[in-house]
Amino acid sequence: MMNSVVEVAALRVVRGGRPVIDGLDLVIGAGVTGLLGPSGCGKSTLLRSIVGVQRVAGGTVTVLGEPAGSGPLRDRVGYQTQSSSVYDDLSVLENLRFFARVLGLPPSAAHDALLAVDLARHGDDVAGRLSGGQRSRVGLAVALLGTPALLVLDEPTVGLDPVLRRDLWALFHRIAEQGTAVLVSSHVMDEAERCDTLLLMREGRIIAHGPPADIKAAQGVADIESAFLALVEEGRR
Ligand SMILES: Nc1ncnc2c1ncn2[C@@H]1O[C@H](COP(=O)(O)OP(=O)(O)OP(=O)(O)O)[C@@H](O)[C@H]1O
Repeated sequence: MMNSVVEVAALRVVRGGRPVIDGLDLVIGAGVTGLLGPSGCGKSTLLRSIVGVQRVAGGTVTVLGEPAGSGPLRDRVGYQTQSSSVYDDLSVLENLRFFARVLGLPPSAAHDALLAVDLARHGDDVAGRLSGGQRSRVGLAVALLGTPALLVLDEPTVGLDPVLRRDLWALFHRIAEQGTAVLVSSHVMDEAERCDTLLLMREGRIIAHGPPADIKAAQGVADIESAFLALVEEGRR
C-alpha cells in the first residue's frame, strides 16, 4: 500500500480576492482522516483542491502519484460535496445506475455501491422521500462507485442525529478497512475522536496533524475541543 495518498506542497488558493490557503504543506495517508475546523476556515477549499475542482494560485497537489484532477484519477477519487447531487425524482438504484453510466461503469457497479452503504432494501425507493441519513448514504454510494482509492467527503454528517452520525462513521471505517483512504471534513469537534488521523484546521492553516490521542496528549487535555483552543492560544503567543 502507498504510504501517501495525498501530497500538498506550498498550496495557495485565493477566493473572493483574498488568500484562503497560503502556503500549505500536507501529506495524507491511508485510513480515515478527519479534517476539522470552524466554519469558513477553508476545509471545503482544501478538499476541492485535492479533488481538482478548485483553481489554485500556487503550489502542487498530488493524489495517488498524479496531479490532482488529472485524467488518470477520474475514477480513482470519489467526492461527495455538501450539496446533494442526487436526483429526487429517481429511485436510489436509478440514481446510482445513472452516475455509473456517466463514469463508464457497468450497472453492477450501482448494485455494489448500494450494498456498500447498507441501502440494499431501499434500491427502489424514490430518493426525494428518503430520510436525511439515507440521503447521505446515497450521496456516499455515488462517491463510492467504481471503488475509488480515495474518498473525499465534505461534511457528510451535517444535520444528522448522533445515532446516524455514529453509523456513518462506522461505515467510513469499514470502507477504509477495504483499502479506500477516506478524507472527511466536519466542523463538529466531537467527531474528532472517530478519526484514525486528525487534521485540525484554522484560518487556512493546519494547526495539528496526527492521531487524536497524540494531539490531546501533546496539549495535556482530555478532549479535542480543548486541544484546539490550546493550540489557538499557543498561536497567539
Ligand atoms: N465561491 C466563493 N467565492 C469567494 N469566496 C469564497 C467562496 N467560497 C468560499 N469562500 C471563502 O473562502 C473561505 C473558506 O471557505 P470554505 O468553504 O473552504 O470553508 P469551510 O471551512 O469549508 O466552511 P464550512 O464548514 O462552513 O463549509 C471563506 O472565508 C469563504 O468566505
